[in-house]
Amino acid sequence: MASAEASSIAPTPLLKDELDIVIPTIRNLDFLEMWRPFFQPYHLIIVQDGDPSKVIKVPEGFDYELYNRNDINRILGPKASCISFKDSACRCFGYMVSKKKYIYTIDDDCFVAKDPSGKSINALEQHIKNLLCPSTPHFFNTLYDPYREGADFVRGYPFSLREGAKTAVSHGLWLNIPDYDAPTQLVKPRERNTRYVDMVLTIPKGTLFPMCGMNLAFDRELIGPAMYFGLMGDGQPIGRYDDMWAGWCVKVICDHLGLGVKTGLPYIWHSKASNPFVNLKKEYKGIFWQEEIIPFFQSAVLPKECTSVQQCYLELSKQVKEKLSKVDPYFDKLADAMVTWIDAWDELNTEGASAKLSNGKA
Ligand SMILES: O=c1ccn([C@@H]2O[C@H](COP(=O)(O)OP(=O)(O)O[C@H]3O[C@@H](CO)[C@H](O)[C@H]3O)[C@@H](O)[C@H]2O)c(=O)[nH]1
Ligand SMILES: [Mn+2]
Repeated sequence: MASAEASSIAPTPLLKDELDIVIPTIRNLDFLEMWRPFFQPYHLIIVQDGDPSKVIKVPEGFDYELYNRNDINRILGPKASCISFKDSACRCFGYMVSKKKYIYTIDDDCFVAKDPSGKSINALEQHIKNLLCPSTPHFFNTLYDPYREGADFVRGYPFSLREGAKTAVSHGLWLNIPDYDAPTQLVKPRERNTRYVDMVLTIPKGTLFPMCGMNLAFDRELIGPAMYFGLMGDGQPIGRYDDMWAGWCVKVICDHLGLGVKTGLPYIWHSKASNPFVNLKKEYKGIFWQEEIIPFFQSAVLPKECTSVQQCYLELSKQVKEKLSKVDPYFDKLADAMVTWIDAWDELNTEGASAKLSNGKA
């Protein structure tokens, strides 16, 4: 009896009480129906962007907290100035208010994809596996992920490095609508990503990458304070560089602290192509600024005295102010916002800070 009973008890989902799912939305949350089998056991943090008087309906049966702009302003006061408005960058407020060790963030136009065998992909489960398993940023393994079933370290891989590094970030990909910039979208409006590559790769130390916030998970305790998605959207000269900015800061800090960043599986199905002309307007300045931003991050050096993410991040903000303000006064403002972000993060994440977090929970 016991064995039959035991087999009928569903296994507890991995990290059920240690992971929050953060969703930025200016639309609706109907997409959650498709994710219900995978997401329902987890707590959701919904960051409602745009008009706070609009009522966002959360499908029945989900455990959630919801924050709109009024909540953000009430909770952060003047520090709310660092949280973008009318841009998906607002999602980082969800990272700040979470109390969990792990975060998964997904856009509301991303759906469950199928692998080549036709099986639905539990993207969350794959991200958790990626995060719980070490990375190999210090020496490239030519059989890719050595910790994966059926693979290992190849000959010549130093045994002293086989323990790997802690994984801070798991960057997932997208079938159907790829995360192209506006110029690429304009010249290839019908291009769809149909390629499912069965791989998880650690991004080598010293290499930057374009981090997309659409299907992203990270260890909040290892790297959370660096996951600031910048000043974007309303009132800002740039948009759609929120996740990119965060990814460049995160990678420099992960390299400095010896943490790993992985990209590859899992895939989600990205359904909506945002308007390329609107995107071009948002991205326009970023497309030429990044030719100066990338060399800045490639040459950024953090002092060995910087041993915490906050210290690294504040040092980076100082260097942004010193070296990028000449590109545009925006970076002076962004550097200040980076400091405000850390102040707000530390204020909300010290003992007894949760009192301020009464929210729109159902
Ligand atoms: O003003 C806004 C616009 C959107 N959102 C929410 O953010 C995500 C992404 O929105 P959308 O799918 O319209 O945009 P994409 O171009 O596909 O997004 C990708 O580009 C990056 C732009 O920064 C973004 O990180 C990628 O995901 C949805 O959930 C919208 O509801 C918003 O909150 N406010
Ligand atoms: Mn989208």
